[in-house]
Amino acid sequence: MRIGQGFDVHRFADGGDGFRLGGVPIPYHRGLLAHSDGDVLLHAVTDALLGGAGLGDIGSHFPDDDPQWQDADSALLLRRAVEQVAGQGWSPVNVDATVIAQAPKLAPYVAAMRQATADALALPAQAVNVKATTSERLGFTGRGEGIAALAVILLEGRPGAA
Ligand SMILES: Nc1ccn([C@@H]2O[C@H](COP(=O)(O)O)[C@@H](O)[C@H]2O)c(=O)n1
Ligand SMILES: C[C@@]1(CO)OP(=O)(O)OP(=O)(O)OC[C@H]1O
Repeated sequence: MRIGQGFDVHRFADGGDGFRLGGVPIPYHRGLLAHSDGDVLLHAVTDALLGGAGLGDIGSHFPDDDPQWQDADSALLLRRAVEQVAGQGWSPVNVDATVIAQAPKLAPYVAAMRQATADALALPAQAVNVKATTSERLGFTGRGEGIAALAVILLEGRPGAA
């Protein structure tokens, strides 16, 4: 068994019509700035997955100066990371993730985020838990400057077994 953890932040744009989180479109009056689709939750999960397998981080696999990943679907990046981790003999068991956002209210989207994140990991939805919290108006998330996400993942398998 191995454990991995991931953390990511993306800054809000001045305008826009929403953003993606956990593979789900979230309507809002602002988007998130990023090279890819800016899915901060899937980026944290991808980093946790790669970290648990000892495979570095999302930026080393999908550089943010590579036009190939411009506006990329982060679910695709996560699926690619699952393949790379499987190549080392590891597969995900469960994920627990927290999104830190003062707004918008995310509770209505949590079930869909769970399902979409689980789909990208080839796991049942019950193996993925997504939580949302504000930071009580403190710090950059509390001021509404951006969104942060944290994730931990458990991996099972044997290194070099695949
Ligand atoms: N963007 C968010 C933040 C929080 N929630 C939900 O509200 C609950 C209370 O949040 P606190 O930060 O006051 O602890 C939290 O447990 C979430 O269920 C949300 O939906 N969207
Ligand atoms: C996903 C990648 C690649 O498009 O870009 P961003 O969307 O900017 O995301 P970030 O979490 O800053 O870094 C990983 C990048 O390599």
